[in-house]
Amino acid sequence: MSKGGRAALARSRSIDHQIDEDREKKQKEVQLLLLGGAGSGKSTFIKQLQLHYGNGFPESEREIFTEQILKNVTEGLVLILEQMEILGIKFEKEETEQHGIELSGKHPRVSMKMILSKMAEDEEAALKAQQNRKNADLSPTMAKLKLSTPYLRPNTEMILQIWSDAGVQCSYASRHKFSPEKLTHSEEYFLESIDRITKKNFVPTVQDILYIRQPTLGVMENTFEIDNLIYRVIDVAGQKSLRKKWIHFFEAVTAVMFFVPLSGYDEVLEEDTTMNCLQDSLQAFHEVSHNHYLEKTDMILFLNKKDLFVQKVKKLSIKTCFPKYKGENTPEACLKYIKDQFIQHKPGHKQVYIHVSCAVDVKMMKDILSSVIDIVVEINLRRAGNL
Ligand SMILES: Nc1nc2c(ncn2[C@@H]2O[C@H](COP(=O)(O)OP(=O)(O)OP(=O)(O)O)[C@@H](O)[C@H]2O)c(=O)[nH]1
Ligand SMILES: [Mg+2]
Repeated sequence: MSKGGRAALARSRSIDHQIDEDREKKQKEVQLLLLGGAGSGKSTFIKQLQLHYGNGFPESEREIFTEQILKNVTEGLVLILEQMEILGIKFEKEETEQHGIELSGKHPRVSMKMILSKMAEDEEAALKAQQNRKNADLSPTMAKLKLSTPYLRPNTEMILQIWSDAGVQCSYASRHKFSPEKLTHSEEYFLESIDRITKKNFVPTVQDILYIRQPTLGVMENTFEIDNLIYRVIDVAGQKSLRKKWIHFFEAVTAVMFFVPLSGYDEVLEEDTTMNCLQDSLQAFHEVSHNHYLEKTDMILFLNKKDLFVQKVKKLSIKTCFPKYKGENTPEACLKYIKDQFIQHKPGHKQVYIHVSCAVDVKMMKDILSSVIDIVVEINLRRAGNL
């Protein structure tokens, strides 16, 4: 063989070697991107991964969640106090009114609008500092963005006294009349567990941890190793104004997991009260599934919050969201219709796997996660084969 021929052969072997290495690397690592509107269940899904495939939530490490739980309780209580005034409900005891004023003064409800405007300021400053960096460097910067409001532990004695006031209980019983803001299901869960939560030696249960509501504001990346495969799972913020950041993660993604809050069919977005939650999900799903960067990326769709959806459908038709719906008012019929709506919004060629889920249900999620992992492994093998 001539000298030139040998060099060409060596070059070709080196390219083959590089391809093998790339394929091997790709086969060993997958990147999952969690998308969906605010409160649709993305971060709760990560907690389930942590529970079933991470180190779980050992009791010794659960205390850090107490702060978030007390925050959810206080936020719920302050809303009840605010609405009490609007609904003209009187306190049973005069001293409770004073406690209420103190609690609301020390722990005002921070609206999403305020959080977002503070974030926009922080982000502008961070981006300015990063002006000369490449796009790829943006994600760690965003992950570091944090609100700098210090946490103040609420007085649990005071919380208990307020909660036990007959007037406050009357306001809580009238919570379906609250407007414009409503108590979240999680706030109700924690308020009803208030005696347990305010005990000195309280340790959050796994169920408590799953019920915590803490909006994601930046980008969180979690890594899990399952059956020798590394899963990099990226959890982003679902608020409308923060969705423009989603695209930064589209390129390297193995599969997109898209979360939909089924029970949002009669709700509006917190950040845009003219927009129905489920319609917004459909629109966002349409945009993501048609995005050209994701043309060849499979999607796993989670029609989540099934528990709340089933309860709601019994009382309220999905016609609030889909005026053309003529089917029966049963969870099964309504679910089928909603599923079809999503299928109609995806490009014909795209593979979309669908799961109807309840992200706070440990047992259900164990089975769902296991089948999701099977799907991801299959997608990964297919993609690696196409390198
Ligand atoms: N009942 C019920 N609650 C759920 C379910 N999934 C999530 N939640 C609760 O809904 C709230 C919001 O869930 P998150 O996982 O924080 O939502 P997210 O998609 O991460 O929201 P952002 O970070 O704002 O984008 C939390 O309090 C969860 O406990 C579900 O299937 N059923
Ligand atoms: Mg989140």
